[in-house]
Amino acid sequence: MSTDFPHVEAPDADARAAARARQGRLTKPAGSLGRLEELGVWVAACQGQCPPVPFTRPRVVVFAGDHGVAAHGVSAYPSEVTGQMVANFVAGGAAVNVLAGVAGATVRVVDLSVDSDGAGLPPQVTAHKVRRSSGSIDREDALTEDEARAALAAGRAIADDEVDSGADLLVAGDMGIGNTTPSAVLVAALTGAEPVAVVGRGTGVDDQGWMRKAVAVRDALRRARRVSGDPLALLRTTAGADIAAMAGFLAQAAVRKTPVVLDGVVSGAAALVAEELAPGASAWWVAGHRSVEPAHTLALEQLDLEPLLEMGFRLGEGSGAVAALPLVLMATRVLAEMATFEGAGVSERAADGEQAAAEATG
Ligand SMILES: Cc1cc2ncn([C@H]3O[C@H](COP(=O)(O)O)[C@@H](O)[C@H]3O)c2cc1C
Ligand SMILES: O=C(O)c1cccnc1
Repeated sequence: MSTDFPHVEAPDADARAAARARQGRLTKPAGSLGRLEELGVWVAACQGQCPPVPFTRPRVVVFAGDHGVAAHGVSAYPSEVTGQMVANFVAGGAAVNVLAGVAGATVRVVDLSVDSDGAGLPPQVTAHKVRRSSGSIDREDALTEDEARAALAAGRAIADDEVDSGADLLVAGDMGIGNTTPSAVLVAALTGAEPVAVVGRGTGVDDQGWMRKAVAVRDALRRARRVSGDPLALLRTTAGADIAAMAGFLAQAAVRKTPVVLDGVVSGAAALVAEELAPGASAWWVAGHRSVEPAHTLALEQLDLEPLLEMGFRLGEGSGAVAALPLVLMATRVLAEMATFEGAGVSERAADGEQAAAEATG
């Protein structure tokens, strides 16, 4: 099944080299800001300029959808929470709204497949709705082929819309009771891991819930493995409209050369699929945090991404990515605003030998 993503260009190598060199000229011992330095270099490469310019419009898009598999006891919470939380995002009361407010980002929520009629929601929230809930992936396909294509296209259109409206840094968040189950299946299908290695406790299922989830993941994975070489078929069989849209969004952000901070296991699973859809896209992503969910670590390893934070988050919504956002903003401004040794008249590192000579003479 063709999905025709255009070629993803790599972030700019010249800007990357210039940023590395500039880090060495700023008024600090070389390498002393640790990973913040490499993060700033990545930003410069993504922006194609050194020094990079501070971000002006970081944007979080929360992809909401229900999952039929939630009816089989794989979550600690009932499906109706998804729609209730969509209203909460719109009202500004969810965790990610508060975190984004602190980090200087704005939040948009999009209903791809919430099991509600969307009554009372602003029309832009439901404009991309594909269906009500997705199929129960342990026994049926999540989506039809047309729905999978529509969801993927919706994610791409949302990324285009955000970039065209001035977003210069993107975060993909998730809201959907049961969504850690398809996420675990996608990660297992694309990394070769066994069900027990990918099943976590999500919202906090007890041991019996964990067993039910492991059985659902095992059954869904049997169907996923048959199509694991075909990313669109994988989204159709064992993802859902919300995750399919997120995959399209992450791939299109890379096509549009816009950096992304990834969140937890749901965005990690969508990212694995997006990298299959648009090879090279992962160069435009940084991992905000490491979620408690075991499948997330497997996804990050496969994507070769080292998370910035490890805070024990297991929420989703984009919360872990937004928590890491201040580090990305700081890394950018360090490169943009710190003085150089030359500019500030600060003496540089002594040449090798001079140090020893200075010590010897006291
Ligand atoms: C009130 C509430 C707010 C949330 N915000 C994100 N999630 C997260 O938890 C769910 C995934 O976990 P599981 O697969 O165990 O259902 C998703 O809705 C995810 O976005 C929430 C869950 C709840 C209950
Ligand atoms: O890792 C995540 O993003 C996550 C974990 C638990 C529940 N919802 C999301």
